[in-house]
Amino acid sequence: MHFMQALQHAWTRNNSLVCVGLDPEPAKFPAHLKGRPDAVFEFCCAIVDATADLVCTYKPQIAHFAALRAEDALERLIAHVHAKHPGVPVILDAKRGDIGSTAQHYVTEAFDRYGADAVTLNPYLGRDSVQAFLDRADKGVILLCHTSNPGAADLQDLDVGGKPLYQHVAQMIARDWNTHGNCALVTGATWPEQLAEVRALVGDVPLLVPGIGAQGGDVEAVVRNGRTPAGTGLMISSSRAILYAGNGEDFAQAARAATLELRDTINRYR
Ligand SMILES: O=C(O)c1cc(=O)[nH]c(=O)n1[C@@H]1O[C@H](COP(=O)(O)O)[C@@H](O)[C@H]1O
Repeated sequence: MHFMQALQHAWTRNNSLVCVGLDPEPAKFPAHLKGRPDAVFEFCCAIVDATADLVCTYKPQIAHFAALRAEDALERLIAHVHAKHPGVPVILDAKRGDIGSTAQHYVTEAFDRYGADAVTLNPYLGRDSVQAFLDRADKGVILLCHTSNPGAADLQDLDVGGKPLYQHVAQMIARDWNTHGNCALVTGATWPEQLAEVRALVGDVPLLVPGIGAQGGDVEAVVRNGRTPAGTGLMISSSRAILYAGNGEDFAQAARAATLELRDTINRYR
């Protein structure tokens, strides 16, 4: 199934705009998992199995696996989501971007090696750097627009002919790059006014919104500023606040409770 269709179905089926970010940090794992040879995979699978009916997407962050030499666990984790929880799409958070000939290898990495349904990309190298991804009409292409970090304004807010760069990027992607309807944009929860500006510019294009939870973004402002008229259009992502909600043997149940609370808080403002 195409990423955008799967996302629409998951929004409805699970009545959820929550994206759980899978950012394993073994130092924060519960004691009974520490030191186990396949701890990264076991930890992430337990989180997935405890939350799959409460989310619209999962978003594993590739550096968290690569730094641990756990790419194999990432491959198996994505296969696990597809096998056990079909219909919940997986976004590979890789933030790739390179010249076209190299980008083709990143396409193979994300979609053939890892089997992801969507990938995050940096669009600031220009259209040719993401064209090979755009051509995959069945896959989601999620492009950084206004990121959640404090330094986002250093470059993304620069004036380019009467408007900030991130607005130009949002318009260009929604108007010119989204010919297959497979684009989404990243807009950080920590910048709610910019989120509203982006929503006003891009119609119903989905927005991936990290920055709530550990980074302190306000859920109400995100939903009110970012939802579409249908009350969807958002993948509101949280990693640490869910993954490490508990650190005992019941960590997965603690993650479930945190996910449920976030889903219900979001739904109050939709
Ligand atoms: O593309 C992303 O997912 C992303 C974009 C952005 O602007 N800010 C941002 O925090 N992220 C990612 O979202 C996750 C946020 O994690 P938490 O702050 O723990 O919820 C991390 O994996 C980041 O790499």
